[in-house]
Amino acid sequence: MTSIEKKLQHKIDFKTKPLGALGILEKIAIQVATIQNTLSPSLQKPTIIVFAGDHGVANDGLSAYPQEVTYQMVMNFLAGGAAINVFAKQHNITLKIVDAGVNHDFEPHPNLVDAKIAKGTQSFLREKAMTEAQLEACFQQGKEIVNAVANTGCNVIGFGEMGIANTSSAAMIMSYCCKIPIEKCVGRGTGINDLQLENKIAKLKMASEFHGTITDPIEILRTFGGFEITQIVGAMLTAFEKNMLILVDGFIASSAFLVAFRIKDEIMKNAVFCHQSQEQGHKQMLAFMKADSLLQLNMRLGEGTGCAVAFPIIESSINFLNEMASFESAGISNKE
Ligand SMILES: O=C(O)c1ccc[n+]([C@@H]2O[C@H](COP(=O)([O-])O)[C@@H](O)[C@H]2O)c1
Ligand SMILES: Cc1cc2nc[nH]c2cc1C
Repeated sequence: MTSIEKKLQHKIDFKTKPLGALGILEKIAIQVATIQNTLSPSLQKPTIIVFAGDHGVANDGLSAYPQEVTYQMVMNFLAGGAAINVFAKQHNITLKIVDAGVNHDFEPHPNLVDAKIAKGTQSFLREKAMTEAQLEACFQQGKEIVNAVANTGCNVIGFGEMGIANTSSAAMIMSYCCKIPIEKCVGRGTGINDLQLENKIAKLKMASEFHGTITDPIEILRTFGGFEITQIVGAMLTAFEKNMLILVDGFIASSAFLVAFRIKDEIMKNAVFCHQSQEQGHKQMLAFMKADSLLQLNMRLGEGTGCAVAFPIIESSINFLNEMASFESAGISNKE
């Protein structure tokens, strides 16, 4: 234990509660306070950024929904009608939408960041999803977007995504980064049936055979990633440099974190895994990183919704640390 962790443990242990009685909330309080190197941490300007991008593989029958749902959902985010809008509003979280590479021309909108790399990636069933220049551009965009958010005073940032077929990208990234056979990484995504799942597994197995061994995490990302996933990797690495608390959402956002973790493993110190998605594969991906998730609500939506619903729990952790009385201040007898 570092000296700040010892001081925090001491502060927590003298709160008016049985030792350890706030469980995981105590762990989160220590994590956030240690990141901020203070006994009185705070959550400033919480922000969720939803990165949207289209995928070349969307036209290969890997999703239950057609590609145009990506841009239609971006319009929904901008109109305030999506689940993430509702939850972000409920918890006073600022929401930003990023066009990382959607196959649509959007009109300028005050809540839409134009970071479009191209109108979708190439299909990794036949070639690398993106060029080196596109990958670099994604990292640059992710960095600039987070720097701008950091300049607003934000110190807690969640990452969400939207992109039809991106569970296929995430499954490939997981399989390559964790060296786990692809069939254990593939799930039903938006809700494909048994036959579609068989087809998804067969196609992704073929992709593994086509591309062969790749070990460098950045090359894995370039081969299988989406523009939204890749921008999230750059964004998470920058959020770590800025010493922000990083809220990780479901399966796809976690696959971006996995790449960031392979690039810089200290990033784990700043991460909270908000929920375990229902997408098969997420549980094992989290286990690979030795990460525990805060919630398990059988959600599989993406958009950063897991970050938004977990946020009040993180707030409770900070509030008990800052506001609860101690045995001494409340005049309550401590245990013998
Ligand atoms: O966050 C998750 O764990 C999650 C699990 C399954 C599906 N999704 C969302 O559904 C879309 C991808 O599913 P699919 O079937 O098109 O690959 C994409 O827009 C994601 O945000 C998200
Ligand atoms: C409707 C819809 C909303 C979503 N939000 C994130 N992924 C999604 C996928 C679909 C299909």
